[in-house]
Amino acid sequence: MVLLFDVGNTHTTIALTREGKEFEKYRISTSKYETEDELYAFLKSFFKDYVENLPIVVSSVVPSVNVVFEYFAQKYGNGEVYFVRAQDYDKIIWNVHYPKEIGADRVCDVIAAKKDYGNNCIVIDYGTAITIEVLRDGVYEGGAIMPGFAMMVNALFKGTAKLPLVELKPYPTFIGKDTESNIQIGAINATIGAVKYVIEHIVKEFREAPRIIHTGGQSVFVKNIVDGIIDKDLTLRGMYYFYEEKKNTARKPLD
Ligand SMILES: Nc1ncnc2c1ncn2[C@@H]1O[C@H](COP(=O)(O)OP(=O)(O)O)[C@@H](O)[C@H]1O
Ligand SMILES: CC(C)(COP(=O)(O)O)[C@@H](O)C(=O)NCCC(=O)O
Ligand SMILES: [K+]
Repeated sequence: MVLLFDVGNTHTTIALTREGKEFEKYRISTSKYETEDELYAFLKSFFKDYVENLPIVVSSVVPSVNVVFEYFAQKYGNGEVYFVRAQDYDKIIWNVHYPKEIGADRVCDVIAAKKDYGNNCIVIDYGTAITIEVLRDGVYEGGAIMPGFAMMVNALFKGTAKLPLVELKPYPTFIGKDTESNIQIGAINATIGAVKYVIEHIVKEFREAPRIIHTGGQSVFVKNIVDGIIDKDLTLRGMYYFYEEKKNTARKPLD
């Protein structure tokens, strides 16, 4: 059994898995824990199974909480903590200027896409930010980062006197008749359009048609709107594959 912690800027997904196929998972706000004991309290309230003395894998794009997992591994784990980093995964060529810069969530998405969908994929992950990954002939070529749907709505709310925060959902038509629908069209429909635009241009760089995979907390927004498949557990599987590659090479926490 392995404990996975997918730490995003909005949510941390905690998952227990045996072989990286099935995941018992829970989602908490990343802002809700600052110590290993607080984190452990969440796990004890969620999992019925024994979650102590396990190796832990962390995909974190929030450096300030990384130390919590070091302490967690020491106090509640088996002492093994694996932080996902591109530079530690040499089964993929990271053909970008600075592989160390790539967000761990993006690394996980690429690892899982290659293993589960092949060498030619475009992965879009809809979270706080929307990330786009390009895997061509088995090589990671880079991608794009866009504001997420909530960030777009928040920007209008924070940047204006009168615009409200609206419910995050695409609007069924494209001519809004009230402020809420105007914002949903401009912040959500238009962001989906931007994703489609970037994908169109990336596809032209491929010789053969790439697989298109959508993942992340808000991937449901593009269902039946953008070509491709929705795979909600892609990041978690990427974390597990990273662990399979690196297990038994963990350094002791706080070394
Ligand atoms: N069970 C859920 N509870 C709350 N929000 C959810 C849930 N499932 C998906 N979401 C959506 O996922 C978003 C967070 O997506 P996520 O990919 O976890 O972001 P990040 O990785 O940037 O933290 C939330 O803002 C919400 O819109
Ligand atoms: C782009 C991201 C903020 C997305 O994170 P998330 O939306 O999951 O919170 C994250 O992948 C990140 O911090 N990346 C580092 C910069 C880069 O990947 O080039
Ligand atoms: K993400």
